[in-house]
Amino acid sequence: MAVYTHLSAENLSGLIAHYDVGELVSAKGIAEGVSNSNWLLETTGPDAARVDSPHGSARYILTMYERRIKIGDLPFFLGLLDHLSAASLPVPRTIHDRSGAAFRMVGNKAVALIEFLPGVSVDRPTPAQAHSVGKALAGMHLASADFAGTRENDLRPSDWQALLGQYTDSQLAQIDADLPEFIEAHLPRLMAAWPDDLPQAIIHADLFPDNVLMRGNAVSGLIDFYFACKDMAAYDLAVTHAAWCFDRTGEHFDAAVGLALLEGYAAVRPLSAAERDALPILAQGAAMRFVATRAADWIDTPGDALVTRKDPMEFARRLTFYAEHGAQAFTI
Ligand SMILES: Nc1ncnc2c1ncn2[C@@H]1O[C@H](COP(=O)(O)OP(=O)(O)OP(=O)(O)O)[C@@H](O)[C@H]1O
Ligand SMILES: N[C@@H](CCO)C(=O)O
Repeated sequence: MAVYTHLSAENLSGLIAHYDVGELVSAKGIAEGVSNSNWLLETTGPDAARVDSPHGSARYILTMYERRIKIGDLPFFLGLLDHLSAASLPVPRTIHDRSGAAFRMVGNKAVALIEFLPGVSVDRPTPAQAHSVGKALAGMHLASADFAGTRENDLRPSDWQALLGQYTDSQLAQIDADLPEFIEAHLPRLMAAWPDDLPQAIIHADLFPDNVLMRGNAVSGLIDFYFACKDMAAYDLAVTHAAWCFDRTGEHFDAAVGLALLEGYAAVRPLSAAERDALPILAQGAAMRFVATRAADWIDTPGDALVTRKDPMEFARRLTFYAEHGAQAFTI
């Protein structure tokens, strides 16, 4: 589920009237995603958009920012979409209202209208798809070099520690009996080994398959930039590797998908020796980041809530894999 706020047809038409996108034809709530409310809107469209549309209408995504996102960060997130789409990356551009604003307030919540991109998210990526994703990620890192905005990563190792530190061992053990010991065994070690001198870029930081739209083997959309921040480019590659190269449970690593992702990335942005050497640690850290946020969401979300909780242990297994086999997994 991901429509937390009801907007009537009148509310939506009134909102759309502030943009040069024609009149509202239809609006559908989008079920995917958990952070924000999203609608797929069809409008009669400005003339330019109508030409491209098979239906004679134009399509947009309307997002209402619900809980996690700070309004102060929106100029960064939305400015980044415009910067990357202007650099010809497959990133939705934002539609500005007639006053030139990239977002508007509806009551006390911010909303933004962004371009709809075609494509579907894949569940089981092939090597060819992973290769395209690697290239797109590297292209994003290069294109962000001249983006004026910046945002600190608020999910660095000390933040994982602070997040997990809010919970008692017995709360964590209710997720999985081994989780407290697992965190104790790995988190201090990762914090001590965490590099701080690798090349930085604006990173996506959450490029899971559900945040990539594909048409066949080609990437048609990179979406959901709401964790984007300035941090190590190789860390973003490690996050993407952890997200793309395993089955959902984290039990099975797909070496061919992993290799294709790395080769695709390096074809566009070659990795330095220091970055390559750091990848096993960065990937363990990436896995720990998702253990931490998933564990916090798990404890804070009632078991009978409509949102399906994501299992932290799927990423604990990935971390174990990287600790044991990271060197081989990142050899290309
Ligand atoms: N620009 C776009 N073009 C086409 N579809 C989109 C676009 N943006 C979002 N979507 C659709 O809306 C869904 C939810 O979007 P998104 O992942 O940004 O939501 P969210 O609530 O922020 O997600 P999450 O919970 O993963 O943070 C996506 O899975 C996709 O189906
Ligand atoms: N992609 C994340 C959710 C957003 O941080 C996960 O699967 O845990």
